[in-house]
Amino acid sequence: MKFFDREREINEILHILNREPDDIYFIYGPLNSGKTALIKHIIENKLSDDYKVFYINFRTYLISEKREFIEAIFTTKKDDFFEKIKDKDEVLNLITKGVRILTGIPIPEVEFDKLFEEKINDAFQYLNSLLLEVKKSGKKPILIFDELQMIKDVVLNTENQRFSAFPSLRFGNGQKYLLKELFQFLVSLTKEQHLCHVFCLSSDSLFIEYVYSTGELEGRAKYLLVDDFDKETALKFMDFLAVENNINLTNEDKELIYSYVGGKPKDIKYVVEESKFKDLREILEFMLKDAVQKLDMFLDMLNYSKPKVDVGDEVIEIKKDNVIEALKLFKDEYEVSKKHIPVPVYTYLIKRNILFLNPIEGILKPQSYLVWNAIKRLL
Ligand SMILES: Nc1ncnc2c1ncn2[C@@H]1O[C@H](COP(=O)(O)OP(=O)(O)OP(=O)(O)O)[C@@H](O)[C@H]1O
Repeated sequence: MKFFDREREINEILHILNREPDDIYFIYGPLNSGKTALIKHIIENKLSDDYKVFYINFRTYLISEKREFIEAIFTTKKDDFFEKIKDKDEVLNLITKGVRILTGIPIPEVEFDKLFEEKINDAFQYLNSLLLEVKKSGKKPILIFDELQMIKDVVLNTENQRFSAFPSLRFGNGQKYLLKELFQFLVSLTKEQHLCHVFCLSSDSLFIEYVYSTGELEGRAKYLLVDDFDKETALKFMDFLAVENNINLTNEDKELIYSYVGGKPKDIKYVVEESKFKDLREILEFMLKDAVQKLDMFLDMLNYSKPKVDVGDEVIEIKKDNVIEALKLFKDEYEVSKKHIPVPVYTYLIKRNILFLNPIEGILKPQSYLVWNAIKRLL
């Protein structure tokens, strides 16, 4: 995949990497806006060998307990195969020499097995000492967690037990959330030891809202939005893809594409690539019909199901009328202040991937232009 633009975001992240680590950075944005593509582009193409990157993507794992978290973090892969590591020398070799990007934290096999019995802090302690070794070797470590929200419900000392306490992540009966322990560790890596750059990526805006409003990260975390492209950039992206795919797009074509899918990179790419073989208007109408059908089905289901949402300490039932009332606000506006929609209703619409919340601005918008167009057609 050839990467397009994002100059401002790239410069900002490179600027952060040039400074001493001090904050945890949360990279957030709507679904498929290009967060992973951006961070991968930077670590693969924009960094010198002075950096050592540990990139961990939780998306590929189903994490419901500590054991799975440890597996996700400490499993290193080479050419897509799981790698077995013999001893400490091999680990040292990997982290001080070897490739710039590791997709996991290397650990000798025997020590890996021990981690399952030990406390989670021992795993963090191991990671800490490994990062110190990286720094000692003259390299700057970077830790990246992609789709971090995947661990939000994991409870530490009561294995196999899951709670739907999110977004409040309440403590009770001596339970400890893995996420809280991880945050403490990440604060120590950044604010306290200035040892390692930390980036956490997520498209779950309720998760980002939780992180943003939780006291323990106050003054210790910063937020970078990777949004869908604005109109001018989206049109340029279409030109870029047209060249890549060796096709011709007129200004009218580009305007038409934008009117259906807006600035969502994934959708634009799909449309341009498909237009090599199919009629442009047909592709776009098909995509919109699909979005309309999904929204229609979702609304129909509300006649039968009685969805409930956890808000603070209360469980609230969501009513179809309130959902429709909320969605109708988007008929004339792409963005609406979250103040205009009751918290349980917008929470539910975000969970169902219909709305996206920018918690820093307090703004709600449809997850995509397609969803927006579907709202306008249906309601
Ligand atoms: N700057 C870009 N240049 C070229 N293609 C891009 C760019 N940004 C995104 N894309 C395309 O859009 C697709 C979706 O991007 P990506 O998976 O990075 O989104 P994301 O925001 O990480 O998604 P998720 O919401 O699932 O976390 C990519 O696979 C790529 O094809």
